[in-house]
Amino acid sequence: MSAQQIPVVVLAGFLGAGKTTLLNQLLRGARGTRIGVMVNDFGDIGIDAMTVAGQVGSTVSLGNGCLCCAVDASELDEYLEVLTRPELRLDVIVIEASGLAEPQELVRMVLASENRRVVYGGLVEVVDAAEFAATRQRHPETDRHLALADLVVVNKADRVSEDELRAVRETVAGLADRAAVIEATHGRIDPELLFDRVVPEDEIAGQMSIEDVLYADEDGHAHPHAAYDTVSLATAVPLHPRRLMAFLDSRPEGLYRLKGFVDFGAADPDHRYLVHAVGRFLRFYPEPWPAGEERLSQLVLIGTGVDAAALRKELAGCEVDGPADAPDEHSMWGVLRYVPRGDDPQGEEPPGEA
Ligand SMILES: Nc1nc2c(ncn2[C@@H]2O[C@H](COP(=O)(O)OP(=O)(O)OP(=O)(O)O)[C@@H](O)[C@H]2O)c(=O)[nH]1
Repeated sequence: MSAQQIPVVVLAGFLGAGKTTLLNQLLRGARGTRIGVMVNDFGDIGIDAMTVAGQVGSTVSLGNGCLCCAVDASELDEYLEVLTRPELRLDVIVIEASGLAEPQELVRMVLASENRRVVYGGLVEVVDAAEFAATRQRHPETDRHLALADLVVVNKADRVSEDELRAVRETVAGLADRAAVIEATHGRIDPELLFDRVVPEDEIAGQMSIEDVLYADEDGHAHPHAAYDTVSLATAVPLHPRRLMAFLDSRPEGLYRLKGFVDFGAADPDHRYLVHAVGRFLRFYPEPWPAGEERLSQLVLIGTGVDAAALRKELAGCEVDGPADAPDEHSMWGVLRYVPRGDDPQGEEPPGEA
């Protein structure tokens, strides 16, 4: 995504699953990341969390109205218009869907947004591990919601036995189409799963910030245990557009996010391609190579239950293998399908996307 684009994450789940708890957790752990939220009920967002996250107060209060009643996409755009004002410098926007909302409506509205400063950041479904079976019985639409999710958080892991938790996870994985599935207690997930966290200087230096100390777990760990895998690639060898597209088209289940820059070498020597994928959503954003910049492809892949070694091998297989393998501009077709057009900021929706 280009530097100005702010990911918009839709947070959904049935009543009491733990959406607000998760959101509060994100706000507490924000440390430098500026999060804008749209909620149904302002009162649910703890004031302490707001203070820690800083300067989001005015944006949260926007959510006083029930956003999920806003079936008209133009209303969402009005909220987004305010939240994307450059002076707010937000890094991510989270929309908490009301417990009874149809999440696909919100996802569609985000995808249809004419706001060029936002990009779809994924649908996160929170489920209550202890109530999962009962919820499915009461709300058969749960299965449909899970099938649309990009990331499923199986929350309240503390309320069930290990065997029960495994059973819920397996059922969820079966229902969710390709989504990454993670377990959580009190909504504690690593923010890195949802967006690029802005890492403050002191953290880079390996020191604990005040928030680290305040919000450390009982065992002193400030961060949730990394329940996901990260695979990085940095190579000076250009990637072949056809092979990269073949890889992306068949990206494995559980691969939740992918971001970075790609050098397609001779296929387009003038541009590097920013790539942003979340769940099934995929976009490329070409931009001229900055003068003097080393021609590197740099990718970071984040997911759960993925085979990191296999991913690395597949990515290595995308590298151009000598002059005979060099791509030309025709090889770019597959990539260009995912470049948003000027008149359509979010781009064409390839089949299968929400
Ligand atoms: N034991 C336990 N309780 C949790 C956990 N996560 C959330 N809760 C509790 O579950 C209740 C519901 O959590 P919320 O975060 O308000 O759930 P929600 O999905 O936002 O609920 P609605 O806004 O009503 O849709 C609260 O009392 C939380 O404290 C968890 O992991 N374990």
